[in-house]
Amino acid sequence: MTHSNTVLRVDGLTKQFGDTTALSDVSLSVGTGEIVVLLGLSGSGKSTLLRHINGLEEPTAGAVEVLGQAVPQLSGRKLRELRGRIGFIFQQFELVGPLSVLENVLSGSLGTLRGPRLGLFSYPRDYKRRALEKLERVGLLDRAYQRADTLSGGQQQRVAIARALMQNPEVLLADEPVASLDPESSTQVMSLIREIAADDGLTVVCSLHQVDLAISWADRIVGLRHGELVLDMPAAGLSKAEVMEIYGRVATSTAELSAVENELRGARGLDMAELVS
Ligand SMILES: Nc1ncnc2c1ncn2[C@@H]1O[C@H](COP(=O)(O)OP(=O)(O)OP(=O)(O)O)[C@@H](O)[C@H]1O
Repeated sequence: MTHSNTVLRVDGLTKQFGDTTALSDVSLSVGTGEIVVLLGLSGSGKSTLLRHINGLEEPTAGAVEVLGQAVPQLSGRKLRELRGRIGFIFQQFELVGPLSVLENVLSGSLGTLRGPRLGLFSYPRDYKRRALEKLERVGLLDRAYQRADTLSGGQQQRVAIARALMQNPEVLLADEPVASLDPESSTQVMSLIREIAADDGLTVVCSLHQVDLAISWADRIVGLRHGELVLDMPAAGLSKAEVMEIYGRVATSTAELSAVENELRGARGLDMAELVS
């Protein structure tokens, strides 16, 4: 699918790590403001795809274009500038635990400031004001001066979101942002990302492995399996059974089938045998 307002385009992307094919001929185009979930079992290539989008990996073959720029061709200042327009949220939050929440948020602006910063006093006043605004936006203004590692997992992820927002990103990438959180915090964090994306017109590409969450949250679901794109559909109207049917059809190993089966168990009580027969 190509959009007139394409923000990112991946064409024939292949990534080989030694003998492992992490991505195989993946093509994808995402338009402004789209909320896309990369869905796939562990090892399907989700992180590798996200890492190509902000230039952390070099393709073995194929093209990656983000905000009109060919990412693999960029280096130095031009790559840093592009990364400044792309926020990244990680599964493990990646905060500096002993530092205050506010300093962690401020560190999101380091790309636009010269020289290292040590302590709150080293940041310009307007940066601090903006960081406090971002914290208010994620509902954690009252935690600004607390050590980051004293917060709950869900709160830490909200701090990481505020830190990403300091860049005023146009694209937000999130790699399994709720994989370490309990269901209630997961819902809060995912709702917050959607709300912010809608307010700011952000384009979001987020990897998840939970099918239910992906369907209820995304505009569009892109399914990866063993590095291959096996599904690319609007999330509206898509049922878990349909998604799992696609995975079931392509699942080859017993381990993979049982991972698919585990996903299904509990949610709708579906029987895997029904899906793959
Ligand atoms: N730096 C690397 N060196 C070697 N192999 C790698 C490297 N990065 C990823 N891989 C391999 O590429 C494949 C895809 O990994 P990737 O991390 O992209 O999957 P994923 O879908 O994000 O999985 P998970 O949800 O477990 O993080 C896996 O087989 C993985 O072991």
